[in-house]
Amino acid sequence: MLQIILEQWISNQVLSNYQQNWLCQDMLNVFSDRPTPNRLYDDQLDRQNIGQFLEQRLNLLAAIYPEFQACQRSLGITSNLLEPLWQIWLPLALKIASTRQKYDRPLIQGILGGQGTGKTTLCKFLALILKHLGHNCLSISIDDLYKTYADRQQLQQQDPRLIWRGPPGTHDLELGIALLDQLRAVNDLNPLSQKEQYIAVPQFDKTAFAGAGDRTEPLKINLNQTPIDIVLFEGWMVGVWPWPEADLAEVLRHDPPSPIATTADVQFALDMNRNLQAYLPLWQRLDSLIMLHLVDFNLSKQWRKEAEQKAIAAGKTGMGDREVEQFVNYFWRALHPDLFIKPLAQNPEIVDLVIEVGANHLPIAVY
Ligand SMILES: Nc1ncnc2c1ncn2[C@@H]1O[C@H](COP(=O)(O)OP(=O)(O)O)[C@@H](O)[C@H]1O
Ligand SMILES: O=C(O)[C@H](O)COP(=O)(O)O
Repeated sequence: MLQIILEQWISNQVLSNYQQNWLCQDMLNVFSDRPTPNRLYDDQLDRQNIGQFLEQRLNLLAAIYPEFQACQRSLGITSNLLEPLWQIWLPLALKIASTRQKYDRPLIQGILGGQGTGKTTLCKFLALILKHLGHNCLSISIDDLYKTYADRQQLQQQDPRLIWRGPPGTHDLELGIALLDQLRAVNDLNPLSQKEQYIAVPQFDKTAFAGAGDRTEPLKINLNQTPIDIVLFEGWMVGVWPWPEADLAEVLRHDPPSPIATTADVQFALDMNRNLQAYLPLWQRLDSLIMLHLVDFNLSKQWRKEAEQKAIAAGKTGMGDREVEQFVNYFWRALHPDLFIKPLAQNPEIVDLVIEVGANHLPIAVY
């Protein structure tokens, strides 16, 4: 039903009163079969003025849909995304825009999700909708903060276990903190200043050095032309907290999740947990954290493989399936999703909103 009504609306057909009422009911009942209410509407849905609320959202949908479809096509996603756009991404963008109003400076919105869970895609969709709502978004990834290739070569001398980028310790935290501080201070820039004001956003090319990756020229943004007011900061470990060491040691001694198998693996996990402590100042600069929660985190490995296959098919360099397997296992040995990510779905002190993602890549619940 929802699909039919929305299709009708975006092809410029008038909706009947029955259809409009149905949409209102649907908004009030989205995911009502779930034990938890849909938190996306909490602060937006004005039950007294639901007709007006519906009209605004329908107009927004119509305004963004052509661009959304183009974006979807450019990402090579062929499935019909009208329903999740209506039910999840539109209200999520509106929620972020409303959170932005609480600050007199750019909002730093963290987005946490395992490798391949759809963080980059989500940021593209959100930035597009937020642009229509009058916001200039900057999407950055924790991957952009990796240490340079040369610095990681040096790091490997100190700790030969850090064979690839990824685990805590392989990021340039000072660079990240300085970047977020600069972004948070954008509103303090002197509006009367005659001088053009720029921000340099670090960029990381994962294809450099045969896939090891290296930092490239930063992206220079002219803040006078593009005053950034929302930062989407995504990453596989964004906002992830370290365990108390003794507790982690206990779990790893008795019940280590695969692929943590050997004593050396346990030691690696303990050391990476310790390295994670240094990331807390970065997380303290997040204003809010959304989590993409894959109920079956093994899917993330499969999707990461598919993403690499897509890159190869598009003529870019990418990893083969076996390489992805080893690469993802390395990440899991460092910060295992079962231990470090999954529990955050139940931790409202750290995560503000959880979006459960199902096997077809699409959101299945929000809480
Ligand atoms: N909503 C979606 N529908 C279909 N495919 C998706 C969706 N979101 C992501 N994907 C696909 O999943 C893979 C990983 O997505 P991506 O956004 O790159 O994840 P991440 O940034 O978390 O690594 C890509 O191949 C992407 O096209
Ligand atoms: O390539 C990497 O450095 C990691 O896999 C993180 O990538 P993703 O979270 O974007 O998949």
